Amino acid sequence: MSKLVIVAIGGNSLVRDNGRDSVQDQYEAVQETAVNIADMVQEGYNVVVTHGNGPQVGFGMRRSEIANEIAGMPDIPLVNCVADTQGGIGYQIQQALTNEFTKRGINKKVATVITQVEVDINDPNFQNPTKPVGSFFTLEQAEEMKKEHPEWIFVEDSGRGFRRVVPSPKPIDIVEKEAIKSLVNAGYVVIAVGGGGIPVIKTRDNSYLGVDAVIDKDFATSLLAEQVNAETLIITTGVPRVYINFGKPNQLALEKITVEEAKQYVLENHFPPGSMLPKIEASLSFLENGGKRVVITNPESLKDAINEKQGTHIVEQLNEACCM
Ligand SMILES: Nc1ncnc2c1ncn2[C@@H]1O[C@H](COP(=O)(O)OP(=O)(O)O)[C@@H](O)[C@H]1O
Ligand SMILES: NC(=O)OP(=O)(O)O
Repeated sequence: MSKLVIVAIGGNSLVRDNGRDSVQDQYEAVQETAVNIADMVQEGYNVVVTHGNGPQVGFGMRRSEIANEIAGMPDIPLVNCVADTQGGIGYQIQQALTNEFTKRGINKKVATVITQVEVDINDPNFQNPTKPVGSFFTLEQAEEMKKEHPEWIFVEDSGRGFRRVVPSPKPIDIVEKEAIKSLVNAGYVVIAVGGGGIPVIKTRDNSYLGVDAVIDKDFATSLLAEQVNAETLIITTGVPRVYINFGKPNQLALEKITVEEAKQYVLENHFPPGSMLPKIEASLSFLENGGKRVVITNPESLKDAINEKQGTHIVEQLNEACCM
């Protein structure tokens, strides 16, 4: 299928910076992103949408813990928190896109696929939690919480504060890939691998079993992009472009870089794990496995990014023809 673009929406980009983090705030952020995706559809692109859940799955985990501490309610396992966010955010994106298409008279159907993603139980990432989830805390708040919950692990997240981390194994297969492909080929705008997918392992008797982890949605998106033969991967996040020396006085925005340049910047540690590094690694994997182009930008810049007026573009060679 020509002009197939996969758009990954960052979980943090759906959280408003107003301290409320309400469901309604999130829906308004989703609606704004839906307008930008509808612009792309109107320009003739076939679109697959994926999304993160880092903040939301952490909120869900915390709600479960508090309900358990205060009211003795049974804990919700992390894998179910992931499934809940996949359904909840998928519902919002599906509704916002459907409404936007109806408003504009675009004849496109939207479907969200509850997606399980297989991981390896021997993946070393299970022993070394790296995926930041939930709210941001000050160092003092994090130290205070650690006194009560010594098992919690916090990391500093890109100058934005401290967050709890959970295991994040690498995705190895998308269980529902054939269903996703069928819907894409039937002309649907498909929402899939939400929150990186619901992590499952295959047991000896070939059954699937959920495991407690949060898969990085950038890696899951890159795997899905390869499996549906997408030409272009667009990762939307909280910044319009990727920077070197991010957050420092000599910070520099990257407009268009090659795979080789991106690899060099990785070696020079310009991209922190748990935030920008997985986006770059997922981009490189996509480009090295048949993808043509990657764009990293914020949701509001999607339209400009398609026309190379905004965003960081990663390509195999710098002389790649402009635009998608
Ligand atoms: N080199 C960099 N260039 C741009 N942003 C960076 C860089 N390093 C860290 N960041 C931070 O990483 C964030 C993206 O990671 P994150 O918020 O975890 O992603 P997501 O949008 O998928 O939830 C950006 O919004 C920015 O704050
Ligand atoms: N699962 C995941 O990677 O979520 P974020 O993109 O929100 O971090």
